[in-house]
Amino acid sequence: MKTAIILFNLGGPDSLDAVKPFLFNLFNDKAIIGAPNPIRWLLAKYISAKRAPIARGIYQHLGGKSPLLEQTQDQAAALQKLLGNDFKVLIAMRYWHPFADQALQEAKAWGAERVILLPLYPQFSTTTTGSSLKQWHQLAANSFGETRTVCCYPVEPGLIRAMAAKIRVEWDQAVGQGRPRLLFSAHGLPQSIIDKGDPYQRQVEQTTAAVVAELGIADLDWAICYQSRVGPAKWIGPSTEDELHRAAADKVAVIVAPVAFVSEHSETLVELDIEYRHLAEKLGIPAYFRAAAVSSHPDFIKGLADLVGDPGAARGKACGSQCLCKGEA
Ligand SMILES: C=CC1=C(C)c2cc3[nH]c(cc4nc(cc5[nH]c(cc1n2)c(C)c5CCC(=O)O)C(CCC(=O)O)=C4C)c(C)c3C=C
Ligand SMILES: [Fe+2]
Ligand SMILES: [Fe+2]
Repeated sequence: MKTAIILFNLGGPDSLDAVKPFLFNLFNDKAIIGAPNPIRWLLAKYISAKRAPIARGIYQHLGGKSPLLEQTQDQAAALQKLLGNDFKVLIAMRYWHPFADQALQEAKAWGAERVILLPLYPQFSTTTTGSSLKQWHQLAANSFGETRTVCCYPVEPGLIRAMAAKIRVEWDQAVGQGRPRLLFSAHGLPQSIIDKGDPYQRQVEQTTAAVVAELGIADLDWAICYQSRVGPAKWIGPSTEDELHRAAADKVAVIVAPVAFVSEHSETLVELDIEYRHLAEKLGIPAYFRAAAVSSHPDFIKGLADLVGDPGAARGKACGSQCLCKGEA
């Protein structure tokens, strides 16, 4: 059966001019700001204009654009190679090109009889996977004979092996620095979204526990923390900054490992590699290491291919009532 795989991701600006409209798309998403229109539209206009200069500064560090699309294209190509010609792997970004409607047209033009919706977010959140799935269902309606959904895969074995492998590279360097602390840093979320039942935080904890078990390091000192807070509302914690302050007080070296990102982009290359590294130096942390994202690690790509074969295989214990998989597969 001809099967299109739709890889969902956030998208990122492809030029400095694209930063403001990208931010507008993000803040105009009901999954991010729940207010009804026209209030949401007005808020999105206001916040995107206010945030744009800060965000432009971030993307300037990356040569004026996000590397997220190239990274996602590499992952798509690696998955395509593994799956073969009965499959067509397509990318649907939520807030910048290529958008979901493009992937939908390409899937139809190719003659897909079945689609498998595969987010590049291991943990389900209403703000990421939920938003992309909702948009897909609105656009695609009944366009295909069969649609299957991978809602989440927080404990997928290939993902876990790949994360552990990336961490081990840094661990081997860091052990020369006493007893380093491993900080699993995930993108944060407003506390109000978690309070409404979003399973993201629970699933981040599941991923972390699985990686710690895979590492098998005796007496490992580790913690989970949350980065990338935007706006004045209360976000889940502890923040990555808080954890850096604690590490400074304890005089331990740190390895910061992304646990919710599967590719490199502004949140890793700028926030983790520049901003938090700088803070760590300022605070006098003995040494700062950063584990790479899994990107196209063969174990991760093999894990994605396994999910295509069995979409429900690595679902978190608690994908829960807010998840849109509706108990499929
Ligand atoms: C209120 C705002 C935001 C929520 C909630 C949020 C959730 C969320 N985001 C990701 C992954 C990524 N976010 C990225 C960038 C980014 N995110 C927000 C805001 C929220 N995200 C903004 C404003 C931005 C733009 C950059 C900035 O201004 O700081 C990215 C990187 C994109 C890129 O560089 O190409 C990713 C990836 C997750 C996983 C998540 C909730 C679980
Ligand atoms: Fe974000
Ligand atoms: Fe689910």
